[in-house]
Amino acid sequence: MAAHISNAASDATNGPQKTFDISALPKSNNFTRKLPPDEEYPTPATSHAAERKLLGPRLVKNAAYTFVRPDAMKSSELVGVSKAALRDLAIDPTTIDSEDFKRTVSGEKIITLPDEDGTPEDTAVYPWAQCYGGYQFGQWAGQLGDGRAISLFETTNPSTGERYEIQLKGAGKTPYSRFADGRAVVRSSIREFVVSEALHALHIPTTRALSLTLGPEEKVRREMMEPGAIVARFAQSWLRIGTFDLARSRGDRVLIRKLADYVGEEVFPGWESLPAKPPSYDEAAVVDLPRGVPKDDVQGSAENEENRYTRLYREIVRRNAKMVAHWQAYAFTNGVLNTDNTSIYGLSIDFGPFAFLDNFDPNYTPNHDDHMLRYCYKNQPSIIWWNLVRLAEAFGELIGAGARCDDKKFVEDGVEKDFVDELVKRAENLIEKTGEEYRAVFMAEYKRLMTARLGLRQSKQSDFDELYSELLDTLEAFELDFNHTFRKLSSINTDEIDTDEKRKEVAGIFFHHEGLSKTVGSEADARARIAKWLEKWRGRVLEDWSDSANAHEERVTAMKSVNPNFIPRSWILDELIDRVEKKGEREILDRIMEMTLAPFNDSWGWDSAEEERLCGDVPRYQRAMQCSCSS
Ligand SMILES: Nc1ncnc2c1ncn2[C@@H]1O[C@H](COP(=O)(O)OP(=O)(O)OP(=O)(O)O)[C@@H](O)[C@H]1O
Repeated sequence: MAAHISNAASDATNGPQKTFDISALPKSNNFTRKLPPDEEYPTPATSHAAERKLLGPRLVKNAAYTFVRPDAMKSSELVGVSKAALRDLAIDPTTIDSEDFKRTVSGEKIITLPDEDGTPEDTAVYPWAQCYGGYQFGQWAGQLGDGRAISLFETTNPSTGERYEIQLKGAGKTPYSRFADGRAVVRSSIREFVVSEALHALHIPTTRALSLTLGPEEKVRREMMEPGAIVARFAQSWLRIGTFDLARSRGDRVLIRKLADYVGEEVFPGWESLPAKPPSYDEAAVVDLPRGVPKDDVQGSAENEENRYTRLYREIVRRNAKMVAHWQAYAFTNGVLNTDNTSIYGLSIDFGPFAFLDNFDPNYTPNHDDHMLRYCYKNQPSIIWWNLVRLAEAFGELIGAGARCDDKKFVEDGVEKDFVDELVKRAENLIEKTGEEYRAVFMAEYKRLMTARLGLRQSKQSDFDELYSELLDTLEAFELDFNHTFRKLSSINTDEIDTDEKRKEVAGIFFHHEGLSKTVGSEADARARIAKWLEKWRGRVLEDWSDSANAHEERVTAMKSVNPNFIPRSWILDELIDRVEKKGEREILDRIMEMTLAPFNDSWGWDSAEEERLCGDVPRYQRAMQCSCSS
């Protein structure tokens, strides 16, 4: 069957670019070449020969990865490809029905076998699984690692210069599988395929998904036997905070430094790309920091002395602050924010029991097993910071070393006794300051996004309480839908809400189709409160757009470009899974992906009744769903 390919456009790299067959993509192997391999099987050749033996659970020390090839499924069917992903990777869309493409994304074919074609080790591209650990629900969980994900190769899109690591999830066992099977089931794979591309289309930093391949003959044991699936996914980096946690838990300062150097030199575009020391920690001061500080420069003095590792840590922190600000502004909940699910590059990563909020409820978690609500919506910014403090513990010695970070003695022998107090004091001080920076970057980004979502052009100090907080409190109090509210607000004409009566009338558009729930108060109260809020909002819109001749049209266009019409909510994903997995439908996946990749459209030229249903009110008993993810 021909693979379905979405026709929707994405914002990424529009215009003509050179494209390739997947096997002809320009490839590199920086990760495996520059980081230490599993000492027991240090080359592709040794690992390939020993492949079966290395699969049992074991501890892998002083290493960032193990060479291991995917284990293909018994049979496979390519059912989905993201066109936005093809473009970003520079893969020729006309080649996706080729055996070459299908066999590569299903793990049947690996692109270079050094022991078969004689490629020298230093240029060999051979698949690998990463070694990492993690704090799970606040507890140290020890070594985890890619138990079912195998990276194939790195590729750089020649038009954008962006380098990605392509990886298969569900592609069989690795030395990190512990006692599990290395497989992924269809339902979790559909969810990851769709949401990765959804977040990207919403401009939320995320790992991506290229394709979805089903393995109908696979028998994967979960609560029941289920078929398997493989998602081909890609990211600028798959390194996680857990990668550093594991090295730190073993006191492996050599590996921590190698990993940090790799991130500074390879993951980010060089040490000079990192942010200079902020002049202060006000929101305005931290937003656009100069870059270009030479690698060995140290800024500040005494306990404020910032070396390149401090700048590196701050860059990781800043990226994560921006990412979580996007989650809060679009009401996305990850559901399992362990440190092995927190990205060094600041990407949304690991899609288990995630969800977009339906009604606004700050305590909502999509994770059925998270009884303490550790990872609920409102806790996400503080949990990401908690995770970043774990990273700070791994980075502490490098941060605290200040100008002495390259001293031979420090590098080779560790911290000398008479330097300990100074180092600790400096590290503690800089980490605390970075906490302030995290908060300021988060707030500035959140305000930027909310300002745009509300159709305003400038953020005013008073907007936070009067517009954002009051809106969120109102949505929570009357159990109203978060994302629908913004889309509906987009089209309101300020001329049509110029009296209290009219505002009360319009307020009804924010209610669910069945009206208000009996427990939340009277309809009159709800209309009065929303009307009051609309009055303030109208005032701010008029203020911000006063110099525009076509204020209404321009504002509607601006608001619709940031307030999605379509979001793959839990009920939609459940229906999609049922139709693809149980009913054997295929076209629906393509349709949903078209909507996913162009979420701000008014329509997609499909069946208008279906589009309306999928963009409309969430069916009453399918709101705020939860999963417990055996995936
Ligand atoms: N079926 C499985 N087989 C082998 N290892 C697994 C399996 N399921 C989970 N793991 C491993 O357990 C750990 C935690 O799992 P989690 O569900 O958070 O990650 P994941 O979804 O498998 O991976 P990723 O974070 O790469 O998306 C990871 O190390 C993961 O590789």
